[in-house]
Amino acid sequence: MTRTPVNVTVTGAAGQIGYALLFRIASGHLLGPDVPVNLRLLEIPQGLKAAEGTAMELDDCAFPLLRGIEITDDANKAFDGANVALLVGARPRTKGMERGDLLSANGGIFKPQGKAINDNAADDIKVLVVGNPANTNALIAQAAAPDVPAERFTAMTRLDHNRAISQLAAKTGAAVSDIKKLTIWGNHSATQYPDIFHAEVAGKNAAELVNDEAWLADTFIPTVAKRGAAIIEARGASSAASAANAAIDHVHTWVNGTAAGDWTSMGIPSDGSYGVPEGIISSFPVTTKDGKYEIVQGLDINEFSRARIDASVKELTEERDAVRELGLI
Ligand SMILES: NC(=O)C1=CN([C@@H]2O[C@H](COP(=O)(O)OP(=O)(O)OC[C@H]3O[C@@H](n4cnc5c(N)ncnc54)[C@H](O)[C@@H]3O)[C@@H](O)[C@H]2O)C=CC1
Ligand SMILES: O=C([O-])CC(=O)C(=O)O
Repeated sequence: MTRTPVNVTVTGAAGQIGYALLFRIASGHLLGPDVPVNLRLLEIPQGLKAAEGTAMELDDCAFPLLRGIEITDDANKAFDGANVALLVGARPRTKGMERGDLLSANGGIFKPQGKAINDNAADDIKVLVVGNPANTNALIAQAAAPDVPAERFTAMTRLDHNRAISQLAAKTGAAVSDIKKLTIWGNHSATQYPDIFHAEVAGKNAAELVNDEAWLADTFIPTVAKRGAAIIEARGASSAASAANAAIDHVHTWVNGTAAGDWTSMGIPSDGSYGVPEGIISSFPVTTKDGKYEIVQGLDINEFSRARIDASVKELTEERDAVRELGLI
């Protein structure tokens, strides 16, 4: 039986993450090896020509699962019938720009895109916001889409999750596949909290195995939280292939489920769990099944973790208040 193609919309398609992302979507890594896709690429007018070049390359790969590519600068067209939307295009922070300016510039992108999703997307739309500040951009888009269930708007902290797994594997000499139940809490920013207190390394509790709170506080957490800046410093450009890989992982896990005995991290609208104010888009430990996610409940949060979760959540509530004042939500 031939399956109906899934419509996947990617914004900022001509950017560096877009270039690393589109080929993997088209080859089946986003949704699965038997799921055909239609790609819809949204760009600003100046980005259309480069997006067309990428589309030519996609054609040249002759991907069996790729059923069509449409390129547009019209958000209503780009999200028409979209089942999955990857919101990558954003306004980067430039020199001298205050946080308020950045939030306001991104409001000009994510508010209309949220409305276009509201008015045009398929009923089962799932949205992942990658463009920074990802959590608050997701909140802006969600607020502009009142007819879409709020939980369909998510923000990417999977890159942080993957970075933390890699650092913990290196520290313990374990294989990355031996690391389970790691959690990123809070914002995709330097305040995020990568939590290993419930993580397992080959079945053993990670925090007990490491048994080194100084390493945790002074090396592990800052290395993970500031990894984006370290990549920019080393590469002269921000993370692109690893960000695209994390976007693939995020959606793949959301659609296809977490493995038994493991969970992942996603930025999702808080339901008030773990004292995180309802409504803000914060990263939590989640399990996924049948295209839905659930926050892992009942974890014991020690003082070390509590202070760090609270600090990141405070930043998120401040961002929410700032975009509220700007009339963006
Ligand atoms: N959540 C996360 O873990 C990560 C987030 N990021 C963020 O992802 C975003 C994209 O990164 P790159 O691809 O490296 O940037 P880039 O600058 O290479 O590409 C961005 C693209 O978005 C397009 N764009 C701008 N406004 C648009 C709009 N209104 N509609 C459609 N397209 C639009 C631009 O023309 C450009 O082609 C940035 O905000 C970056 O900070 C990057 C790495 C990790
Ligand atoms: O800071 C950036 O633009 C890139 C980013 O989010 C990351 O690498 O985590």
